[in-house]
Amino acid sequence: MNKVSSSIAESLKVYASAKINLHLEVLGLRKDGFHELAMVMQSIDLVDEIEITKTNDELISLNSDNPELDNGDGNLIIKAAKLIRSRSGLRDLGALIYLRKKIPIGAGLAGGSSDGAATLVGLNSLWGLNFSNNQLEDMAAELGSDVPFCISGGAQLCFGRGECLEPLDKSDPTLAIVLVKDPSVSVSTPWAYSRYKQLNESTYLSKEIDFQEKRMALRKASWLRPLNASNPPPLINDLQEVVAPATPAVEKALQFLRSLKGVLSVAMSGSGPSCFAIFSDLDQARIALEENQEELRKQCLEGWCCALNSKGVRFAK
Ligand SMILES: C[C@](O)(CO)[C@H](O)COP(=O)(O)OP(=O)(O)OC[C@H]1O[C@@H](n2ccc(N)nc2=O)[C@H](O)[C@@H]1O
Ligand SMILES: Nc1ncnc2c1ncn2[C@@H]1O[C@H](COP(=O)(O)OP(=O)(O)OP(=O)(O)O)[C@@H](O)[C@H]1O
Repeated sequence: MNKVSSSIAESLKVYASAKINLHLEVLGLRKDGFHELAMVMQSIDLVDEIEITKTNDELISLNSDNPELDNGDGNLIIKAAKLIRSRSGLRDLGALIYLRKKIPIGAGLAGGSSDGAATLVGLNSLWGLNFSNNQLEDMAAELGSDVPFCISGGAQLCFGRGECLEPLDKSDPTLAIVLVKDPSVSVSTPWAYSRYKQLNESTYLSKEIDFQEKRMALRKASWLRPLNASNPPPLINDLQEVVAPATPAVEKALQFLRSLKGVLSVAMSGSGPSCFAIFSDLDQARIALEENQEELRKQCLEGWCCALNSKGVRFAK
């Protein structure tokens, strides 16, 4: 009998939610070279599935249903698994991981970040490590700026480089979105920030007191509490002003979404190229997308209708 199969003990399944940015304001540059941000992120019901089986043979391996993905050390799932194991000090721990990829890659939806977050949460439970949520969020911040949010998800204010979190109302919002993306296009996040810097550095804020003022203004925004259709999010994304003009697929997606019946507001998510439109509920979003399937195909766009999720990582029942 081989070593791996003899050591299998238990498994579990976790869901990793994609996110959209309901607000993304670039405030300035930080000493670590990252940008200081004021954001509102929101989890959506577009999820990757991650199945993890515990072993005790030191091997951490990943397979997935997406042949485009690197299953090795470049994958955030492997990075997350190795990070939490090294923090545990238990070198014998192993895991066989299988990813069913539903979140488009390089889309501004934090798919990789959310997979990393789900791996931390899943292995913390499966390996019985008992790290607290705060400890998991600290590890998550080492993996990437979006990863801490993805752990608890829902709707949160995100400051700093994205890792300073202030959760908003946990109740399920009735708002829903139509999300569209040209499947042949992705945008590099480092490129988006460096282009933004090139064009806007002269207007960057630099004093902590000015950052504080911007954070306070966002905390007080009337559209935040609660998220609702009568006062929908205005959807500001500073990166959109540099990504859209350089990316015809973004302009095309925004134009498609603006033409939908019943749409409340429209924006790009993160560094793009995914764009989304807000609707008052899932039925309205479904009808708008269904009525425009032909146009969607003509424009070579992929589309999804998604509810807003009040959680990030979830265990399968
Ligand atoms: C665009 C967003 O998705 C919005 O939520 C995030 O800001 C990006 O988060 P992420 O993909 O987790 O980004 P990271 O992997 O931490 O950083 C990728 C690169 O983006 C730039 N970056 C990222 C976050 C930030 N606050 N400032 C930056 O300038 C840096 O060049 C960095 O090297
Ligand atoms: N598990 C993963 N799933 C998807 N991409 C991954 C994963 N692990 C590493 N990556 C790499 O991360 C890069 C960005 O992928 P991802 O899908 O997370 O982009 P994104 O949605 O634009 O992220 P963000 O919104 O956080 O900037 C890709 O180049 C991809 O190869």
